[in-house]
Amino acid sequence: MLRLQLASTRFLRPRLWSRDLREARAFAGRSSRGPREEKVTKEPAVETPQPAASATGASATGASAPEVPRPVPQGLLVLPLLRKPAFPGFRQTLQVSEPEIINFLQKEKKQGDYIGGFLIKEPFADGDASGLRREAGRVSSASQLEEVGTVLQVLVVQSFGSNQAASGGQITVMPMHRVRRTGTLSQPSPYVPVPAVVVADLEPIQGFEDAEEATTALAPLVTLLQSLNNASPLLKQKYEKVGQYFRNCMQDPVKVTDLAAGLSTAERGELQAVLQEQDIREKIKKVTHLLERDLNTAKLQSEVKSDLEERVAKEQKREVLMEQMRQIQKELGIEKDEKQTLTTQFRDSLKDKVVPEEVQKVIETEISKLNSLEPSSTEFNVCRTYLEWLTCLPWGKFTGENRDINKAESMLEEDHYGLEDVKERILEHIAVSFLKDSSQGKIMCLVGPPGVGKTSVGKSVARALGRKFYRFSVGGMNDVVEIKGHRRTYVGAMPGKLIQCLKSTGCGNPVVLIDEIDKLGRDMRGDPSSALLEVLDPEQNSSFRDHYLDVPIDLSNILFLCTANVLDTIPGPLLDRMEVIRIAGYVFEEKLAIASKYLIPQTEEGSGIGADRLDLGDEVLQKIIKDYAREAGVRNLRQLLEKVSRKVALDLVRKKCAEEGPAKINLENLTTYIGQPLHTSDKLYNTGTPPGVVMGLAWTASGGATLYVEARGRMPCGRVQGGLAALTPVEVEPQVEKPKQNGSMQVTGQLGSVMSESSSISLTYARLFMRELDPENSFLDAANIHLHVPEGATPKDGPSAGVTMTSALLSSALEQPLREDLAMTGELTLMGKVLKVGGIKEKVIAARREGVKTLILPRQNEADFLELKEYLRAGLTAHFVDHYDDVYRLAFDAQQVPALASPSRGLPVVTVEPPPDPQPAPEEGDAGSNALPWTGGLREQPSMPSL
Ligand SMILES: Nc1ncnc2c1ncn2[C@@H]1O[C@H](COP(=O)(O)OP(=O)(O)OP(=O)(O)O)[C@@H](O)[C@H]1O
Repeated sequence: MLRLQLASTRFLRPRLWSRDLREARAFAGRSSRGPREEKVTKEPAVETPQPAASATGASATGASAPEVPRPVPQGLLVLPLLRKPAFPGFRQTLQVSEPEIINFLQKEKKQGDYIGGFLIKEPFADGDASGLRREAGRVSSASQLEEVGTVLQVLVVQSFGSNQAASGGQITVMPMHRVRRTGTLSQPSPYVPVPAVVVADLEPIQGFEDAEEATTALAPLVTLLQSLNNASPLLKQKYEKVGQYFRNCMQDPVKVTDLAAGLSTAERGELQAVLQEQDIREKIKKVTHLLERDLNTAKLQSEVKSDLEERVAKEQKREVLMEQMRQIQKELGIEKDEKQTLTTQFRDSLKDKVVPEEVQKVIETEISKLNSLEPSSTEFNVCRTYLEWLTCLPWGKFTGENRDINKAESMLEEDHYGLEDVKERILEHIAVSFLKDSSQGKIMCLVGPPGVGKTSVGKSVARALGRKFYRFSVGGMNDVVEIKGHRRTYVGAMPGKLIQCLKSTGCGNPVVLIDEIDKLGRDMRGDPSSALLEVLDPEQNSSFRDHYLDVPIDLSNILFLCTANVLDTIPGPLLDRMEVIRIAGYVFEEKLAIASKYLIPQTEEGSGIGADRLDLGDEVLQKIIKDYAREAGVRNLRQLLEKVSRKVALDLVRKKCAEEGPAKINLENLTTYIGQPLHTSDKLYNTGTPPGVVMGLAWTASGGATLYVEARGRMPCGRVQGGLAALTPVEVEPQVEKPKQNGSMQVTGQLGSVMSESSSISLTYARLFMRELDPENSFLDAANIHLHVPEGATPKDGPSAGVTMTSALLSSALEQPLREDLAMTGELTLMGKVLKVGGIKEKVIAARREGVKTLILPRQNEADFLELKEYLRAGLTAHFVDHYDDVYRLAFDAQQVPALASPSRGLPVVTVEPPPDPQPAPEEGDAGSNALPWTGGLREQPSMPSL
């Protein structure tokens, strides 16, 4: 029969701790001290029944040996453990940061005395202990301790000395056997800083029936322990330390589980669960699980370690070999060292360049610095990158400029239709460069709605001038380093966009297009617009300093072009330095020409169907422009034509009939290519507007638009005036008393502050005007008026609806509609003066699209109107007014409204009749049918439904 080691060590249990605390303090040291003769011993295995409560708190392999009663400890001073429970056999040195605990234990406990070691329950009373070095801590009550702990035999209590009293000390203990907390005797106090608890031995763990079963159950655990021992050097060390205690007891299930749990790096909670588990099979299961996890981690760690070692070794080997190779090459005179090679490279790249003196000095300083640095150092690489940037720039290198004005003109014509202003400005530039024999850069800003060719014209300008082209967008850019670069001190520092541009174009005079300058961002990282100021200012940009390079760089030969949709958001100082060229958007005829001459050939080529394969009749193109692509630019039109080309390409490939003639697209099959049209008219009233409603004209970032201003009011007596109510008979209640001036006005339609102010001016002016016109009509003074500008969801702003709103209020008060097919725009002052407004071209295009015949415009805008091409003015009579008196006379039917007593207070009206021999005017204009009225923002064009 296998003889099993029985743990029969008997300890003298700490004596009862049952007095009150003050007594207990005095008593504790003596009473809980165990007699010297009762030290930990291991008795040889015997077959005779042994005492049940062994040192491990367990019986033998399973033979349920009869219990020998022994003194049960009832009161024990407890050291609260922070990190993990104490497993018997693992001698430990516990760091205690509380000096009072150490002092107390030093006084009260001698070598060989016993204390309890119980794990503190989470959460900790004094913060999270997981990150701290200390192992034993403080509790405010014994209930914060786990139920099951270990009796610890005190070996040494050591304080760190009086001068280090604040940092506590350490206590070396030997865990002996498990006990259960059965009650509380004392709470910690300043005199006794650790709690005293009543403890009882744990029930003996019932083991296995026979030794064979025990061996089988323990086999996996023992194997795991061995593997772990081999896999982790750290564990091996630990194992060697405790090996003596566990020697000869590898068949004792409780001891083996104690050994395994004590070695494990598992969580404190999991270890506590093992400590208090009383079922031996469960205990083995839990420990096995923990060890498996530890083994996996250990394997992973050793894999990572060996991988790292391998890589380091490889790298070192490579370094050594490289060094050897360099030395050999040097010896043989085959190659110079790296520094010399780099220096030669840098000097070579500067050979045919004209480097300014200041820059040359910096380059020389950096080269000598590079030569004094170790090639493997970080500083060497920083210096090398800096020199690479400095030497790769095109110092004094320029591309020859095209001075042939006719060639440039034909090139510009080739690329874009119309855009006369831009083309003329570029030709002027060429002429000046030719006469001055220099190519001084200029800054032009192309402003217009999306898709009018601002970006593409930039490319074309570069082509016409024979210069390189570089484009970058500053839309949303809010970091100044994008323009000026990072300072060299930062890791991964880079120069800004302008230096990158010079490097990539390889010349000092490219055409640089700064796109979306109106959408420049700004935040705490700086204001890029101020950096752009330096770049774009002709006075400063000849010595531009990038943060990274920190040497003066001449940008004055660059031709800067900027693009923007609106001018309002461009910072003033920046706008000041630019020459603004407006592109208003295209009219119907222009779009027709652009589509047939440019877009169709381009899309045919782009889709690979080949030239002249699209047969779009005139009427089809007209329909596409009128009903599908009515925005100011031609981007939508281009996309539609691309859609048609793609479908034709698909047909060609499907039918494999590349030899067939052009694909015919007519009005009947157009919808199969591009779906149903999206656009409808902005017109709300087909025949004339009702009283109180006036058509105004608006400018938007996407082109011009017409929109209505509506005014209705309710007299205190209940009578409604204005709108359709005026066209239908209204039951008027008998007026009791003439109301006085207590009317009010409500304004809706998402109007901005300027437009709201404009509506107040209009009301004040209309009231005064009405008192002069018809003192009996008290509607504007007394009624509760509501002024609305549809579409309500679209924000609107600006002063140019002043005359429109005044006319709507008067129309409502007089209950008379305005003349048919009339639209107006103009800012109104309190004195009735009509002031100049912007965007006349866009507004005229929008008015024509809605079939307006008569326009009332501010007198100061006459020149803008006369500048328009004849085909734009065709069919339109424009009246230019200086005072609202004239607006009134022109807008209302004189037969229906009271006449003004006095002559007009403004300058005489100028009427511009339609051109005498107008070209057949297209029915529809084309700009901004669904544009945002009076807003500075952009609204996306609705996308076409996919077919
Ligand atoms: N006058 C024109 N002649 C020929 N093609 C044109 C003309 N105007 C615009 N296009 C074409 O329209 C397309 C859109 O132009 P582009 O991208 O330059 O517009 P954009 O004004 O820069 O718009 P955004 O403000 O949205 O950047 C381009 O393919 C361009 O070739």
